[in-house]
Amino acid sequence: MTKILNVSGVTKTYEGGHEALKGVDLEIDEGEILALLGPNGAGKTTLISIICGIATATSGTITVGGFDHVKDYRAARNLIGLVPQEINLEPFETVMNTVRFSRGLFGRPRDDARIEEILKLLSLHDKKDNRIMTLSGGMKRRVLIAKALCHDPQVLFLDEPTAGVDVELRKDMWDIVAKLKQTGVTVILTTHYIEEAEAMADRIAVISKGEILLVEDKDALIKRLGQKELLIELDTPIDTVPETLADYPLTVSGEGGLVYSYDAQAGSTGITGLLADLRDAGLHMSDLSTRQSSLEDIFVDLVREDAA
Ligand SMILES: Nc1ncnc2c1ncn2[C@@H]1O[C@H](COP(=O)(O)OP(=O)(O)OP(=O)(O)O)[C@@H](O)[C@H]1O
Repeated sequence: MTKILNVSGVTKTYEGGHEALKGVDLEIDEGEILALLGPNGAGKTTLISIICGIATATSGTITVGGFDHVKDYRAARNLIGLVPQEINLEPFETVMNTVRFSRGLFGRPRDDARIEEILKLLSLHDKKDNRIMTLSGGMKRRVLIAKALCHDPQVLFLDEPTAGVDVELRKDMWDIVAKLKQTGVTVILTTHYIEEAEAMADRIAVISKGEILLVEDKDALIKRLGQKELLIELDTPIDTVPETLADYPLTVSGEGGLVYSYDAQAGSTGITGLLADLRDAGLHMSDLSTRQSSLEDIFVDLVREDAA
């Protein structure tokens, strides 16, 4: 698949010495949706700002659609749309004028028909003559997206698209991103909502303290999500797994019970056989419970390990 964006060895040290990015490598396929997931201060906004030419990298290279983002700045920047975190709109201006102005800033000729198409895609068309100040928070966010799309970029960056918005608006945003994908736009969104990454992304990149810890296909992560543990408490605690149960993926828990790991999505979990073999081994259960590792657990573990 064609790579629309290549980030290679990008570092950023702010004045004062803070190393916000420590050698980031990232390749983005054309048409995919990548969620850049990371805790506060991980470097998400810094990375996006550098790719979009708002901040400069200390070292490293970036190409957008094959254009170097420094040497061929204009060509690279033309391929990018950025939806910032903050709502920075002129309250007295109409929706149409706001978007028209942004298109002009990219040196694109006036094309109201194209803008109207974008407004329709974002369910904003009936508001085109409304002043910004009359719009709800969710509509203002959509205007920001319209502004970012008005020069027909191939890559759209959404920086924390749903920070501080309610659940309904968040779902709205997810629908919009799905629609954008259908139009062939590559979307890179930053978020610290794990469920958001889960809902929207094809791939998930986890960033912490300026380093990419993982870039993985979402479905592969969901498979990991399928890993479950069965916790078996025993009447009489044990120290080691009995020989007769050695073929099962079992460990002894801190309380002297057993922990059985299995794939919840597999056709057969093996639990029925295990329970029969436990009885044959003379072990008596006092309680059973299950635990599922979530994407959140994976994320928290990754970030914790990184902090260690
Ligand atoms: N202009 C600046 N000067 C010095 N340090 C900065 C500057 N901008 C950001 N930083 C620091 O760089 C680190 C990364 O910040 P960044 O805003 O990229 O993180 P983030 O992942 O986007 O976090 P958030 O989710 O809070 O927006 C933080 O420690 C931040 O304090």
